[in-house]
Amino acid sequence: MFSVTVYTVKTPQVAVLSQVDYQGPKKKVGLLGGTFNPPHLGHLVMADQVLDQLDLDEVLLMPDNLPPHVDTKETIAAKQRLEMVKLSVEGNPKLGIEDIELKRGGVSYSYDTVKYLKQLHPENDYYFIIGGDMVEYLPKWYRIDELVKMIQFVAVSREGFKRTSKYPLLWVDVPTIGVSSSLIRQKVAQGCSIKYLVTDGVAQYIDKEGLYRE
Ligand SMILES: Nc1ncnc2c1ncn2[C@@H]1O[C@H](COP(=O)(O)OP(=O)(O)OP(=O)(O)O)[C@@H](O)[C@H]1O
Ligand SMILES: O=C(O)c1ccc[n+]([C@@H]2O[C@H](COP(=O)([O-])O)[C@@H](O)[C@H]2O)c1
Repeated sequence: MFSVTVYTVKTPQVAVLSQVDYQGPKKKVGLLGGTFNPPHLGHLVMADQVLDQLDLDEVLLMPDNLPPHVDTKETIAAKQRLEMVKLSVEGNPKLGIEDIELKRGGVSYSYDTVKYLKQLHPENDYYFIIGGDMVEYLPKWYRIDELVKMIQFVAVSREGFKRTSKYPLLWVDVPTIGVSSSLIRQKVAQGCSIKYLVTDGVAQYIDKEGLYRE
């Protein structure tokens, strides 16, 4: 059983639980971290396919605050990315949002996030979902050797990227979707259609907010 949990925030980054003793059935929760600038059909298909193929209870899309790698993407306000993620998962009770990285602020190291979430939700078994293009960068992730022992990584095959890694990944085959956030930004900037590449709600939001126009 889950006895009383008291946690105190030690630093803004990491909370420390004084007591974790959960022995009940665990919920299988996928975490799909990303910048979601903007979220697109590729994200939704991968979330749904992993959910189904690994029989997860839910998948949470988790917008990062500042992505850790040096390649800083042209960014928009976190509030706008969050709003578009909300619009994307609307209507699917098995998809949700984890906004912990936005609340924490700063650089979104997955190690800090996973450590915190596991302490906060001992009733969950987490799966960290990444695209096949991310796999080759895993060795550069902050405290990756510890992180891979803390959470099961799930890699989704992505066209043009190797399916090998020195880390214990679960690979899930997903129909190849050649959509990326950069492609969406580029199409909007060129005045091209993004219909069916993002949800209708996201397309309307991009239009209403005037995002990605040159
Ligand atoms: N079409 C896709 N197929 C498989 N994985 C994807 C796809 N698009 C994104 N991903 C994965 O989803 C996660 C979040 O991606 P992110 O929000 O950075 O979107 P992106 O489309 O890769 O963005 P950008 O084009 O700006 O680099 C990453 O692990 C990424 O590899
Ligand atoms: O912790 C790290 O060192 C690390 C390095 C690169 C990426 N990540 C996480 O991987 C997820 C996808 O990243 P991105 O850049 O494709 O949006 C997102 O949740 C990032 O926080 C994490």
